[in-house]
Amino acid sequence: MELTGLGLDSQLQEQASKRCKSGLRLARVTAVDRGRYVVRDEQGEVPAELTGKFLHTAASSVDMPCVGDWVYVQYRDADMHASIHDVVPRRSFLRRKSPGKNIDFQMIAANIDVAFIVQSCHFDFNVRRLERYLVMVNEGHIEPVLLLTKTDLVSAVELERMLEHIRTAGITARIIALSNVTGEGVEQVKQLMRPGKTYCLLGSSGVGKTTLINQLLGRDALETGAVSGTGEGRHTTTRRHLVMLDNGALLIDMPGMRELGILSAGEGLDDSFADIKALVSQCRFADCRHTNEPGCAIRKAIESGELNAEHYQSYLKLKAESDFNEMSYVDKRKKDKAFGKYVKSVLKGQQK
Ligand SMILES: Nc1nc2c(ncn2[C@@H]2O[C@H](COP(=O)(O)OP(=O)(O)OP(=O)(O)O)[C@@H](O)[C@H]2O)c(=O)[nH]1
Ligand SMILES: [Zn+2]
Repeated sequence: MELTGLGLDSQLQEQASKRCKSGLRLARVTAVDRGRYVVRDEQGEVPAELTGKFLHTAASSVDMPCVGDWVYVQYRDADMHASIHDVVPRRSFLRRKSPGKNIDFQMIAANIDVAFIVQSCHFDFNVRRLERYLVMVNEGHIEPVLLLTKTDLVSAVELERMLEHIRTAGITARIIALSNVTGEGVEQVKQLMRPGKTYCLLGSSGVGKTTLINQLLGRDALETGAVSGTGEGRHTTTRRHLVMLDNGALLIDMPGMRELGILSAGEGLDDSFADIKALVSQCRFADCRHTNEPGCAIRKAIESGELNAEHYQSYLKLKAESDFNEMSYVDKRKKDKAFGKYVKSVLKGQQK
């Protein structure tokens, strides 16, 4: 198999050819487990670890390899093991805020082409949550596709209303409605998945992700098994997180990645709320707060019904959250009184 089958594009290949002259080879990270890695190239998968030099130069956890990363490796022990020397810059990424009080990011996966954002028509449906996922996916330069599952549990009219609701909110991503029970729409998802492209599924618990993945993997689900490797007296067993479907499409699925908590940068926010951004640029005053300034395009649009008030509210909420993350990103001034106050007020606003 060529590396393109593992998702390597021509640009990356060219960039890599220089480095590879110095004895390093390219491989893709398929599993990560507490500092132990599994990498895959056209020959297959082997356990790998980071070189000491890499560990010393890595500035933060974000620089550490994650599933989906392309890495420069050196094979040893007759190609049974690999040392990871460097990470190739990521084309796209999924990240989330680290748990706990510290404002820090955790890389979840890299080089994903399409994220399926999954919601159930039945109980889970929530446009605001959809927007959160969209922000995160846009920010990571990943293309979103929405999957509405369990269509067998709602009427055609109800489904239509949900689709309408999504469009009214200004969301333009492709939507596939499906049922894992009747099979409706599942083929559409399969058709969309291309060989050598990388996908992932995001969404709350119970919406049907596992059921869908099993259908996508088909009966030949061997790829989901564990990789085992022995070396220097130790035995490692790591569950694969990046698997290849029968048709050659790549799927990243790992514990904890499906439900993403909080969002981050403003860039992704703007992509998801392009309509609001356009309106803001039409306000008479550049620093318009859209409260009672004359010539405010936002207020006018809400009054005329052109802009959905709910959509605007969710934008404000997400923006406050996002500003908060951006701010903490740069700063170590948590002791600063004003900053502490700001954090408190934002956190309070979030709980509403
Ligand atoms: N009626 C109906 N039930 C479904 C459908 N898809 C999944 N289910 C059921 O919904 C339940 C949850 O499905 P899962 O596939 O486990 O959901 P999940 O998103 O993987 O949830 P986690 O494993 O908790 O992340 C199971 O009982 C499935 O049988 C569907 O399209 N229609
Ligand atoms: Zn305004």
